[in-house]
Amino acid sequence: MTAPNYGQTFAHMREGCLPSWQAYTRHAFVQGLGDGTLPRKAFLHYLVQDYVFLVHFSRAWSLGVVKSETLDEMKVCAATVDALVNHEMALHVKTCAAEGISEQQLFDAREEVENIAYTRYVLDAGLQGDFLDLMAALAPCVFGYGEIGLQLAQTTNADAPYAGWINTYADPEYQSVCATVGEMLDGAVARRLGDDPTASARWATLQDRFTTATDLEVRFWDMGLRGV
Ligand SMILES: Cc1ncc(CO)c(N)n1
Repeated sequence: MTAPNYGQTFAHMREGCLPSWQAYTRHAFVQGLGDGTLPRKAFLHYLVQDYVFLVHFSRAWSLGVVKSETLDEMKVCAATVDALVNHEMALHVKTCAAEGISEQQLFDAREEVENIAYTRYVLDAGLQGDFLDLMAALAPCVFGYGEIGLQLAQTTNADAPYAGWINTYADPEYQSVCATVGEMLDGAVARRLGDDPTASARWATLQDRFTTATDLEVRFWDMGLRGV
């Protein structure tokens, strides 16, 4: 599918690593979610790991509050932490509860190495660099699931096995998080890199962070499939 409109920065970075981006958004795990052929066991394995992922991912967005330079950046980061811990994670808790997995079990789940690699990479990008380094590493996660959600919703009906998951990301609530983050990111980039950001000396490093995070998303899906 064509790229959803989550701003210029996303459009450039997505284009800058298209093979990786497609490996992420068209992964076998994603296809299986869409057509319902993904084994339940693989889905639950993924979902438990994803709960732990979101705990650390929320810490990384919280670091965004720390690294913000404007109140607008701070507001968007704080709102994203809220969306993650109070909304997105509810999907994980509810789906797992129906399978007899408690919230405590989710919180205590042992992290797979792919999970550790991804979230700690993002946190380190933010600790080592500035706000843009952190955002470039966070972006594939937010926008990728937005794109996947929209893509799968086009062909899935309400009683499909993974409709609940798909709707969480196709939902206007999640889509508006993507749009808000995209707009804030464009502003943050313009503020620091000027009107022609791809010509900036920093662009290659930022693209590299985006590409690495995208590749780590691919590994995360691979890890999910290993749970079969
Ligand atoms: C691995 C991963 N990437 C992105 C998202 C979207 O928040 C998620 N829940 N999990």
